Order: sequence, then C-alpha cells, then structure tokens
Amino acid sequence: MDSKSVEDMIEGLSGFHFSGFHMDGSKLNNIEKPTTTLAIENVHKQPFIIGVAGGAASGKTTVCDMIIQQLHDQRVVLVNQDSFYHELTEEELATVHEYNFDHPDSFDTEKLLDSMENLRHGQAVDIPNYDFKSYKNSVFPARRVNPSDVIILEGILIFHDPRVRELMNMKIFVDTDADVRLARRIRRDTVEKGRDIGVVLDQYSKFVKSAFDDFILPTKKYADIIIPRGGDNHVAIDLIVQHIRTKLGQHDLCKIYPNLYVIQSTFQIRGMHTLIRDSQTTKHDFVFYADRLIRLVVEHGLGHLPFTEKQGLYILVWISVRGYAVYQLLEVVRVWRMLCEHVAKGSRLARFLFIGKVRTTVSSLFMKNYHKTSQKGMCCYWILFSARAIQLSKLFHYLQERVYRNPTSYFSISYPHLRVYMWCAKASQE
Ligand SMILES: Nc1ncnc2c1ncn2[C@@H]1O[C@H](COP(=O)(O)OP(=O)(O)O)[C@@H](O)[C@H]1O
Ligand SMILES: O=c1ccn([C@@H]2O[C@H](COP(=O)(O)O)[C@@H](O)[C@H]2O)c(=O)[nH]1
Repeated sequence: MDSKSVEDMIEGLSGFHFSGFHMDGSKLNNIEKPTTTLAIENVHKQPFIIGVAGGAASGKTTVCDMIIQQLHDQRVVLVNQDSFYHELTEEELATVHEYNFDHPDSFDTEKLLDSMENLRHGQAVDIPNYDFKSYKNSVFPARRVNPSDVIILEGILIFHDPRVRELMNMKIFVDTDADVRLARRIRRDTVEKGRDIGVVLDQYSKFVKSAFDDFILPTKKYADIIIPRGGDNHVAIDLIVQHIRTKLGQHDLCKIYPNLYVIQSTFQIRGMHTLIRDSQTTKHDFVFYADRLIRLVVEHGLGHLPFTEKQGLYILVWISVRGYAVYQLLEVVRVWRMLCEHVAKGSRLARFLFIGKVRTTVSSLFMKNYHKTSQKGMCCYWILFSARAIQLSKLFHYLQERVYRNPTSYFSISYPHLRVYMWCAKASQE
C-alpha cells in the first residue's frame, strides 16, 4: 500500500488534467448566469420535525427528554400538544368531569398548525402554557419558542390530523402496556395534579380507555418507529438519535436545494461502505465493492434525472480522502470515469475537474483547475476534493451561479466519506 497520503497527493495534483484541455478564466467569466438564482443566504433552513405519539402516560415526554439530552449539541425544542387544549368555557368548567380531554376536538389544531408554520419559517412563537388544575391556558405566561434545527411535537393525538402529520420528517409511537399506563397515570394525576383517585379512575373508564382505542391506537400505523417500553428502551432511543444526527449531517444541502435526493441508507450500502473504508480490505475486495457502490449510485441517480438529449448530465463526486490509499482513490476515479462513460451513452467524458486544496477560494480553484473538452449535448463534471459540507454548499452555489445554466434537477447520495451529486442542466454551447 502506498505510504504517501492521498491528501498530500491530491494537493500535489492541483491543476492535474485527466482529460480535456484548459479553459481560461476569461471564458469562464463569460458563461451565462442561470435564470433562477438560489442564494444560499436567502434560503431559510427547514427544521427537522419529529412527532412523538402514544397513549397518555406511555412515556412520550420521557422519550423526548432522552432524545433532547442526547442531541445536546443541537438546537432542539419540544412542543407539547397539551399546550393547545381549548380553554374550557364556564359551562364546561361546571361539569368538567364530563369533558373528554382525549377527543381530537379538545385541541386547537389550527393554532398548533399556525405556530408550526411560523417556526418552520424561522419566526419565534409564543406557545400557551396549559394549566391542568384550572383547565385554562391564560394562567401562566406563554412560553417563547425560537426556531430550531429540530422540533419535537409530542402528544396523544399528534398523528391524528393529516396536516400535522405531513409536517413531520419522522414519526415515533411510544407503545406501552395499558396497565402500565394506567398505573403511571394514577400516580401522576394524584401526586402531581392533586386529583382524587376516584376521579382519575372514572375519567379513565369513561373517556381515556375508549379514546385510546378509537383515536390514538389507529394512528400507530403512521409511525416510522414504534418504541416498546418507552424510556426503558435505550437501544431504540440511541438508534433514533443516530438517525437524526445522520439527517442533520445531510441537512445543509437538502435544505438549500429542495430537489436534492439522498439515497436511503441500507444495511447493504453501509456494509459495502464499511468494507471499502477498512484498511484490512484487500485490493481485490476494494475494487469489487467500490464498483458495486458506484454502480448503485449511478443507477439510482439516473432514475431521478429528467434527462433529455439537450441537457448535460453533471456529476459531482466528493470523497473525503483521509485514510484512503492512493490506489484506492485512483480505483474510485477509474470506476467513476468508466461508469460515467458507460451511462452517458455514446459520449466521452467531456469535462473533468480535479480539485485538491480546500483552503483555496472556490473561484480561484475554478480558474486554475477548470478543464474541458467539447461534447455535443453531454458533459460531466468530476470534482474530487476534500471539503466540509459548508464548503461544498458554497461550491455548489458557485456552480449554480457561474457554470451551470438552468439546473433542473439534481440528485445526491451520501455516505460518511463519499458524496455524489448529479444533476441535469442545459448543455453548454461550447
Ligand atoms: N420507563 C419509566 N419507568 C418508570 N416511570 C416512568 C417511565 N417513563 C415514564 N415514567 C413516569 O410515568 C409518568 C408519565 O410519563 P411521561 O413521560 O410524562 O408520559 P407521557 O408524556 O406519555 O404522558 C411520569 O410520571 C414519568 O415519571
Ligand atoms: O385538563 C386536562 C387535560 C388533559 N388531561 C389528560 O391528559 C392526558 C394527555 O396528557 P399526556 O401528558 O399525554 O399524558 C389525556 O389523557 C387527558 O385525559 C387531563 O386529565 N386534564
């Protein structure tokens, strides 16, 4: 295995030509600007919204707290459906024991949707503080909630309204046995809410039990994840947090570009990726798995592209090269080039760009490293560099602004160390 680090090698390769001829900076500046501009600064980041439903006292709040604790390095807010209980009228208050707090109509869902809409658009909201003793939401001051990276929406009927469900990126149902829920409810309502045990049991048999069967349990089918035993299920919570972290890691470009697809991470993909990242993997196996992975990406990506003959197919490959041996990198490059030529039927690899230095500004990278060959209707960009997501998004923005015209669609696959972006745009005139 070559002892020279790939990063060193790539740095040394600034200006390296794989194919094509040099395009000078003046020509680059003449390239028409896209008709639509996606200014990164103006695009508001969409929060990752998680819904947590389940029966009363199933452990929803406990699960949310555990997720929030593990995501301590992210901006996370919890919004409880309880906060959106309708305030009781005098008449309802007079017969409060006849009031069904477990029916969907007991919540002000319009207000909840309003608040969520504001949060999604980056505006702070005041969430009411419902008082379980007075049944009013005006006793305590409202809670100011600021826009965040992650919003957790928690409540017994949070999956009931399809408009609320549609807001969610991830839906969790906390599944706890009915007897455990009842035992916890009795303790909580008598100790914390100061209620009489007889009243608690009456309410349970009159409303809570049937509402669970009629309204809450039927929403379990909407859940992406069902957590048995609530907060006791540390494995489930760890997996959820891991998934959220992965999503947040990918979120930057996905938030900026709504038509960016991230391929589903499967055991097979993760397994192959682990193998190609393992220094013990033989050269033969590396070649085999790298080839399989790359084919998978290209096949998947092509399915998303509204490709026509008049459009160019652009492929941007990002590989974090740290830890790769030179032959591994070159193998990846070889397979990509081969596949690119294969999928871009009848066309040679028309454009190939190799970028090594991270610190160089994007524009100067382009001046120095832009190479091209003419190719009617079809062109591919290859960009290999080591950069963090933010640098990548800047580069992406630059490409949108300066190089590619009218990008119509692009696609992304992302593993921890390999990211591939593909998109179609009008073919260049040159
Ligand atoms: N795994 C658990 N073991 C023991 N008690 C729990 C557990 N999870 C929750 N509780 C208790 O049960 C009650 C209800 O839990 P909570 O998380 O508030 O449920 P929910 O939000 O679904 O109503 C609380 O008093 C809480 O302390
Ligand atoms: O004034 C009220 C409002 C609600 N309830 C009960 O609360 C639970 C829902 O809260 P969780 O925190 O999800 O357990 C629901 O079963 C209502 O019956 C109440 O008793 N009084």
